[in-house]
Amino acid sequence: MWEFITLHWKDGIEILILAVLLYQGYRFLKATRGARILTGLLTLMLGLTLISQLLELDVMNWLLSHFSVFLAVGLVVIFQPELRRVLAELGSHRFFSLNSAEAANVDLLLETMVELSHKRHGALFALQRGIDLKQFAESGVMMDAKLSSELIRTVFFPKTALHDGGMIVEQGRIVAAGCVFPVSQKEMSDRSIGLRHRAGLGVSEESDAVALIVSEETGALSMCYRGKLEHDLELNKLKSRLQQILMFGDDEDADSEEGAK
Ligand SMILES: Nc1ncnc2c1ncn2[C@@H]1O[C@H](COP(=O)(O)OP(=O)(O)OP(=O)(O)O)[C@@H](O)[C@H]1O
Repeated sequence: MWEFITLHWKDGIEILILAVLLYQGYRFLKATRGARILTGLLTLMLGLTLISQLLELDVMNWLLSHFSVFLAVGLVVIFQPELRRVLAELGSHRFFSLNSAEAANVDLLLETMVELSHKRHGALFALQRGIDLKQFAESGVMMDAKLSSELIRTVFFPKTALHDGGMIVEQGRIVAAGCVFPVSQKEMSDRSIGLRHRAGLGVSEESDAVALIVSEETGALSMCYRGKLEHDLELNKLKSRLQQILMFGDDEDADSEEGAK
């Protein structure tokens, strides 16, 4: 037994590292739009490899072994938004607690969302983190204003010039409002989820931003992060999820749109 351990402890470490990497990769990718492409590609590659090995198809074998290089490059291209997000998160990892200014901004935002919800005024926010949302800010009106409840409520007041679209918030400043975010193409079982929620989901798929949504129709408060919609959250749950994400990046496996209340 001891001999076995001394001979194979390195293999054990290797297996452990690979298992952790594969599991983290799976967790990271399963919610992204590229996951299906990856599953399709891997199934195709495995199927072809199996057939060509069984039937000893030399040309096919050769092609497959060389194709893996192109596959690797292809994967980098397919997962470019996700990779960008991971790298940005690695660069901006913060620990332990929000500072008092950040905590005050979160409170202000959530209190304002509750007020909007009571009035059934729809709203969409993207909280910018590591990745610059400039491209989306430019689709709206640049504001560069201090975050305040009054200003938010004015912007999202129905029929005003800026109420359509999303607001980008960064470190206590309103960067821009009336912004067009990318609309997620993700399949959702809940047909009542419309464009505002899809736009929140979209911006969270393409960046590390946290999107917050107030539903005009129901007043429900929702959050999107890393391409997952947590729909109709209670205020306390929303607050703790938001703090968790802003502090640690992530976290627990969030429930998907199907479930979260
Ligand atoms: N690409 C987009 N980027 C930002 N905001 C958008 C985008 N598309 C739609 N919206 C906003 O969503 C509003 C329409 O929301 P819609 O009713 O379709 O969505 P919903 O998810 O059902 O939300 P609600 O529950 O508030 O009705 C638009 O008036 C606009 O303000």
